[in-house]
Parts: sequence; C-alpha cells; structure tokens
Amino acid sequence: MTVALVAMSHSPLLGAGSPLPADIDRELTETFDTARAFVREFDPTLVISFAPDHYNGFFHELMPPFCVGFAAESTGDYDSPTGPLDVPGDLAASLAQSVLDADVDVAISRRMIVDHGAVQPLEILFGGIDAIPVIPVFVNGLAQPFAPMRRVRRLGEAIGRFAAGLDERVLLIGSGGLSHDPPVPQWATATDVQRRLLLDGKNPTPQARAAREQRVKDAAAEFVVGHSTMRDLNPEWDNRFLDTCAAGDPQRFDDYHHAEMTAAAGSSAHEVRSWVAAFSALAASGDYQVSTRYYRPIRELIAGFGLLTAAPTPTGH
Ligand SMILES: O=C(O)/C=C/c1cccc(O)c1O
Ligand SMILES: [Fe+2]
Repeated sequence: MTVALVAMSHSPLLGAGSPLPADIDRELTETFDTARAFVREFDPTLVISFAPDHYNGFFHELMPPFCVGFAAESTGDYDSPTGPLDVPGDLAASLAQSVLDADVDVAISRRMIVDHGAVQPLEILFGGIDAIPVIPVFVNGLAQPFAPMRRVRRLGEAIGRFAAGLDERVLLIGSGGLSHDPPVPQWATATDVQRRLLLDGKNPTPQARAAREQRVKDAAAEFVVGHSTMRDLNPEWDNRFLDTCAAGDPQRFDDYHHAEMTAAAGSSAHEVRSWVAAFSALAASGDYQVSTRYYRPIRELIAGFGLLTAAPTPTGH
C-alpha cells in the first residue's frame, strides 16, 4: 500500500470554543484515536494535504483555485501552532510540474501561509505541524467564483498519479466541510471594512484577529441555543456526500454544482473540495475501501463533522 487517506472536517472551535457535550467529546476522541491508529499502521513517509484557507493566506487580490506550496508557514489563527511546515520543496516542485503536464493549471507559492484548515489535521494525526514532510495543496473552498468539481477531481487525479509513482508511503489528507455556514464574510455581502480584509487582510492586528475569532465563537454559542440566523447544518446532504466519497467513483463528484451546494449546505460547504481532491487522488491508485466512517452534526463546532479513512482495496478482493 503506497497511498492512504484521511478526510476530516475541521473547526477552529475544536478546543477553542465552548466545551462540547460529554458524549460528543468522547465520540470525537474515539474517532481521532481510530484515525491515529490507522495512520500509525500505514506509517506514512509523506503527507499531501488538501485544505482551504480562510482569508489568512489567500485573498481576493489574487485568488487561485489551487496552489501548491513549495514552502509553508502556519499563521496560528485560533491559537493553532505557528511556524514552518516541513515541506520538501523539490518534491513539491515536481508535483506541481506533473499537475501542469496533466493539463491542470495550478499556482505555486514559495511562501504559502496556511491556517487552521491545513494545520488542525496535522496536529490531530501527528501531534504537530512539522512532525512529517508535508506538501500543502490549497484548494479554494471559500471565495467565489469556484472551479467546477470535475476540475477539482482532475487536480486530485493528477496528484494521485504523481503520488503513486513515488517511492514513498503517501498519506492524503482532505480537510474541511461538510455542511456549515460560519460567519466568514462573503465578498458579495461584505461591508467596506470587511472587503478590505477580504482583499488583502494579511497580518491583522491582534485586536482585529481577536474580534474576528470572538465573532465566530459568539455565533457558535447562539447556534447551540437556537438563536441564530446561520443556515442550519444539513445531515442528509452530508451523508449523501460521504456516500459519494465511499462509492469509489470520483466522476460522481462532477454532479455537485456550486450554487446548489451553497443553497443546500452553506457557503463553507465548498470546503468539501479538499475531500474531492483527496479521494480522486486515492482513486488514481485503483479501487479503495473506506474503513472508518464518522459523522455527527455538531453545532458547537459550526460543522457537519465527518471523518473517513480509506485505503486501496487489497488485491484479490
Ligand atoms: O476562519 C474563521 O474565522 C472560521 C472558520 C470556521 C468556523 C467553523 C467551521 C469551520 O470549518 C471553519 O473553518
Ligand atoms: Fe473551514
């Protein structure tokens, strides 16, 4: 087995928001333990991480649909760890070249800033952000306009073919989703002040960052008690998406349309693009099987929270 996958929702409120009900807390701990055991058994030598950004590293000033990091640093939003990731730059450059050779356009960054979206799975699975070499792949999941899903699939397939040719055990991580609509400003409805941040909000003041984070924490608290105008989580949509991931036929992702996704599952449901890229990458190695499937709508986290692990089907099955 040279590739394996963990796809999971993330939430900056995990650990930074109000305490979770004990049963949910227990369930998540068990699920993360299971995922960690899966990763330990696979014993990866390299991670390819597909993740969105939440206007910490990528802004409307220049917003690519996809970007491969040749070097990356965590910004430390919501008290996540700061500092560099261990990115093998030459290998990341070869990956980017192979994607371009496959007719999929991808931006590159020699100074990528990543946030909780990329960092949280690394912390949960490896206990740190520099514990293992990681090639970070930014997949835009927040800023309209969005690439069609078939394009995300082709990105994933190209990267999957590259990964399958390496003499490495590659863990594919897809981070984000599922249904959720946290109060991250949208360009179309943003105020002038918000638009300035969306356009180029790098290096916010500590006060501006704290205000943004408090706004999201307050929104979660209102969501929990039912006093919220946020779009509700959509477990039915989420479970159908998990079924599609488990089906092993990435072309089925092509049926997801951006406007329908927003309407059914919220503005941030587009973060599932990271899952689509990761599963399409896995499928490039042939049939696969999902081994762990967890899902629960968790309002405290403003997230339809899911986690899947998957690996190629053993030959002979
Ligand atoms: O970036 C933010 O301020 C909030 C992000 C967020 C909130 C809830 C669930 C998520 O997946 C998020 O990324
Ligand atoms: Fe997110």
